[in-house]
Amino acid sequence: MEMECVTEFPHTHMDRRPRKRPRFAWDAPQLHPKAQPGIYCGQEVGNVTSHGTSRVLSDQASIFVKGLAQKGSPPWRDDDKDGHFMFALGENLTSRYKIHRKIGEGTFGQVLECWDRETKEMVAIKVVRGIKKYREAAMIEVEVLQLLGKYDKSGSRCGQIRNWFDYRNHICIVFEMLGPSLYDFLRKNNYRSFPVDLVREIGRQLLECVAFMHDLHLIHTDLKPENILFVSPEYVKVSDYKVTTRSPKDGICYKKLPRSSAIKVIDFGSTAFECQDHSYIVSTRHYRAPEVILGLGWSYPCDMWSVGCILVELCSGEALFQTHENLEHLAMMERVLGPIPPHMLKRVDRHAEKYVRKGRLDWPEGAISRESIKAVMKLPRLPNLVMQHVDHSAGDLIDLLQGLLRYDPSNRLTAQDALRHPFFTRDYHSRF
Ligand SMILES: Nc1ncnc2c1ncn2[C@@H]1O[C@H](COP(=O)(O)OP(=O)(O)OP(=O)(O)O)[C@@H](O)[C@H]1O
Repeated sequence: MEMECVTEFPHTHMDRRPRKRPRFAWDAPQLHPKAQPGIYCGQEVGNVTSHGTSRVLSDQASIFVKGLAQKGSPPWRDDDKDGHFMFALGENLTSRYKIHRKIGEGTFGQVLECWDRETKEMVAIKVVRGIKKYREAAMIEVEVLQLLGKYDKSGSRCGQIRNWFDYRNHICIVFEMLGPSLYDFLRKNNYRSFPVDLVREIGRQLLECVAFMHDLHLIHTDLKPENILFVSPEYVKVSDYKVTTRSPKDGICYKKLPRSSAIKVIDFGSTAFECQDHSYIVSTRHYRAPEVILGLGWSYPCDMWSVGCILVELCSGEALFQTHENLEHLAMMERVLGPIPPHMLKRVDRHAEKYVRKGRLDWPEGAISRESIKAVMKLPRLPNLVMQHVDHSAGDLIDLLQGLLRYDPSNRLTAQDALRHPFFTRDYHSRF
């Protein structure tokens, strides 16, 4: 097998993919976090209260300004219209952290790669939007991260918090620097699937993280390939004989594989405590469980559904349920997994009543267009989908996925059950 080693995975740069959907979790009232915004956690935060001359910059958040890498704080700038922090590459965030580049953007704010002058290492700093509801959510994330850090002593499962502070009305959370997300990797690889042995290693670590969180009575609620990061950016290029397109240079086509399968889960901004009210909508659309859509209330099993969707996506290269609409989403589930149990359809809440007629899903009658019906029709049944992409261990994988994607949350596999499944315990001589 031809192989070329590369040390840096090209980072995503503000990838604005259409499939990303805002979550609705923050539209519903949240419990008050124990930690309060506005408390500095003891580190030097530099110029926190300085209100220098207001300088309105262009819409672009990152503008390169030469000669700003001095020790002081940058000039005061207004936030952009969405409450995002405005900065210039090369300048300081606080006097401790120097901004290198922007590596991500999400609902909550921006993630900046920064040089930590104190520890002499790169860190990822999430600079949260300066808006009350995001500040409050960020404080819940800090609380969850601290709890996870307390029990995950080896720091092997969840992205580790290093520090946090409140700077110019922005909660800043400092994380260890990790590599690209699973989604970044798939995208840069032209959505080519991962080998099943790699899917197994990722699945195992993901389930260990979920089991660990569930043991602590925490529900992540937003598991998706964007929130699972490879620890290292290193990858290897291997020749890929499956694809038909060839590299014009040498006639051989390559696909990238991570050098190490080690992953960590990030983004605990939507994590719910078991005791909270679980009726509001959670999860990013494609990974949302049926009980959430049907308004039946949700708990730990909603994470397991997301894990099922993620594993299918890693095997096939593409999101399983590519939809933005509830009825179409439910119809896609029925196409791939069979009919939704009548006892679940009977209990739907008043928002979901319109998707049910005479005790069954109102499909295809309720479809909004012929295209929508076609999109549902072209989906294969789960076993066929897996067999199209997986060359060995397909039987075990199908069985595992059928357990993770059970409609009734009370029958769905738990994280501990899943870890004991033959897909993980059988000796497959994995090369990852
Ligand atoms: N520790 C890290 N190391 C490297 N990159 C990171 C790290 N944390 C976050 N990122 C990058 O920043 C992106 C956004 O981070 P995160 O998901 O925490 O933000 P968010 O605002 O909560 O996003 P969302 O809209 O999904 O809730 C990630 O998808 C990832 O690409």
